[in-house]
Amino acid sequence: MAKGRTTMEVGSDGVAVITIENPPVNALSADVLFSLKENHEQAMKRDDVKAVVITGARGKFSGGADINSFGGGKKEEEVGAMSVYFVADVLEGAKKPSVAAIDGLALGGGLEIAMACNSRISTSNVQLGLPELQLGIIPGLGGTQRLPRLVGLSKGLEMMLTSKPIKGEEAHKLGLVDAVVSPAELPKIARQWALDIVECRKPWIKSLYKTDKIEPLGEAREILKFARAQARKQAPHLQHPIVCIDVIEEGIVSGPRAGLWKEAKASYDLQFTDTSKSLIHFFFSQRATSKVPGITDLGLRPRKINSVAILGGGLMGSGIATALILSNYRVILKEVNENFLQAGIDRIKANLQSRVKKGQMTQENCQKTLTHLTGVLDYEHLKDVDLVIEAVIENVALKQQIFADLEKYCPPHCILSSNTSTIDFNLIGEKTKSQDRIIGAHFFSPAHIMPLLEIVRTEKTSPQVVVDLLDIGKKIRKTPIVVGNCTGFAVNRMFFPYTQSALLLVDCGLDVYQIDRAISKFGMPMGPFRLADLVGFGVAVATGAQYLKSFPERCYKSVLIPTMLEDKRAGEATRKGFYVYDNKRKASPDPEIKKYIEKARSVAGVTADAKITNLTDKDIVEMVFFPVVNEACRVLVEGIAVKASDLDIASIMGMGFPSYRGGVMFWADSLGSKYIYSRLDLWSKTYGNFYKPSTYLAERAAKGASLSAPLNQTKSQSQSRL
Ligand SMILES: C[C@H](O)CC(=O)SCCNC(=O)CCNC(=O)[C@H](O)C(C)(C)COP(=O)(O)OP(=O)(O)OC[C@H]1O[C@@H](n2cnc3c(N)ncnc32)[C@H](O)[C@@H]1OP(=O)(O)O
Repeated sequence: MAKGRTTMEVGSDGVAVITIENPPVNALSADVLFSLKENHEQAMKRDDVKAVVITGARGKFSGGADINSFGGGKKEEEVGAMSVYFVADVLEGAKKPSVAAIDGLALGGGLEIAMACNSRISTSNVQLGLPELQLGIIPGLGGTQRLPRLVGLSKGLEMMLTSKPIKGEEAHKLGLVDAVVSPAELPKIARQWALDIVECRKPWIKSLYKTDKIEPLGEAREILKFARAQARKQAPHLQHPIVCIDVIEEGIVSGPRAGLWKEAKASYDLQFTDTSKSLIHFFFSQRATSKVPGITDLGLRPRKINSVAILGGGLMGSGIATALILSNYRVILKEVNENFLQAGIDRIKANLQSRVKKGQMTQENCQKTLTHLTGVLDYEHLKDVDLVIEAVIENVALKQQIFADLEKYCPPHCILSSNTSTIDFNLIGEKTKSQDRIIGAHFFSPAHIMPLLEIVRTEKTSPQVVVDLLDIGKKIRKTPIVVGNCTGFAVNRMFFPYTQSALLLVDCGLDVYQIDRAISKFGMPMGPFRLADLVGFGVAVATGAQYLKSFPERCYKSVLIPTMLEDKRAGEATRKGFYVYDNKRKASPDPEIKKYIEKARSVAGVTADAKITNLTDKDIVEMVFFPVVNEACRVLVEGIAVKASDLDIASIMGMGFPSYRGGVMFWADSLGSKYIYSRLDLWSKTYGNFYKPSTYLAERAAKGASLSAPLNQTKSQSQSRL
């Protein structure tokens, strides 16, 4: 069956309207492109057609090439045929003009087709962009050549390198679209525009050959040089941003046609890279998190949530409140006294002001957003709320009392959630009869910025409540993952061994800063010790204690952090942790930490292991991350995570694992379960149970099976490669 098509209707005015139809986002599958080519050919042949309008069905122009089809299909000799022979020669070079009528979105290949039309008319609330780089590839239908020629080199580079789309008005100012009109007027105005081109009342432009927006060669080279330096600094591990800049340069130096050919070849080759495969896995995994078997397949519709109460205006509560009011939810912030309440409201105001400062919102909008917030001191005000998110300190008795009170004061349909990162939900709800509406809403700090939301269900949480929370997560622009109830849920379960393995390596003789450097080089935003400083040692000790209580058999008990705490070194907040911090919070290594390390080693009774000081960066990465993989396997087999790709998302969005490695499980599978098992097994013999491979990992390794394959599918890796 064909995957998408285009339709063509010819009006009595002589305009052929070609509509892209491939729900949900009108992706440009091979079938769509073939059909577009055929219909365009027809339009060129027909005497009753004077001009063409290209548009998309159901208010969306096109979301770009069909990402499902990457990495296959095309033969090498066909590379460039679509871009050069169809898009440039046939569509842009046609004897009859074409106009793109753009509503909703024109992304990637969608915008590239639109840029090859002789004019573009869009609506205001449209997304226009070339986000290919976020998939590890570069534009492949002429985007690297046409975008800079329409909007200028600097802006074109910015749009491609950041993958960020722009809206109609900005696109109009930049020259990417020629007019911005209402959705209702779009078809009529686009038709008339096309006829005006025929009648020479509007210019007939081929954007590939525009030169007015491109700087003279010397200046252009300087801009490209700067862009290269920036790209190397921001993403030192990634090659494709540099390839994109090289391709743009080719067009400027040797002419746009040479640029098209270089682009076609590079975009074809990049599809097969590990980076692209990982980023595409990330793209689909992110969308798959909201598909939860046994929950989202029951036909339940999310209920409308009008008003949300947040209990506690501390760092987490105020961040959560900020995220909610930013998405226009009515929020009631409850605190225990006037001082705490005012402090909470001030934090929320500061969060919004920081957006104003960064130019992400206007002062007027900030004031309007604050009108969604009300501060209260007692439960009486919670009688109409649809959702409560408790974000008070981690104290079981206090939370039990709060939930009992909530049951009394809130309406019976109200969802009762907690932002706890460790406490068992069955315990929290023990004093209520409302277990079916109790759920975890675990945000990550800062809650208004971090993109992940862990939704924690117990065996008693009703599917409706999970569906409601998934919907809220999406509305506040978080990626929600649904997890089971246990100490640390998914993200913190994976974080514990990450920190612990780093501490074990230091106890055994490895340098703190060498570990941080190796882990940063691997692609984490910072190493485990810099992170411990940022989070604060108090939190590290408290969560470590929880982990020790729940999983004593596989805990590595280092006393390094408690030893430093005794000396009031508690991390960045005290300006001293593993690093020392200056007035601008710049971190520098501190030779003094040696004395704490020696003390911790003597308490632990370990002596530095000579072998360990010879570890390479690769060894360090493996010794830090394989225990994370091991724990992720346990989280999966215990049913805490629904599927392995959810753990990939949890690791990328909750831990900062590099997205271009696809997430912790995807990365592990790229190395193979056998290899990971053999390394852990070996280390467990020297360093103890902390490294002991889990049963799941051992089983998968014995079968040579991938770790991510669903639990009932354990075909061996060698078999599946056949
Ligand atoms: C040759 C060219 O240069 C190469 C290219 O064009 S590469 C592709 C460039 N385009 C992109 O990167 C756009 C990717 N898509 C997106 O950013 C977003 O999906 C969007 C802004 C289009 C829509 O967002 P939103 O409304 O939130 O819906 P979202 O849930 O993301 O997507 C809806 C569905 O469309 C699918 N989809 C979106 N874009 C797709 C694409 N380009 N190809 C295939 N499927 C796509 C999603 O996987 C999802 O499927 P599902 O319902 O089965 O999970």
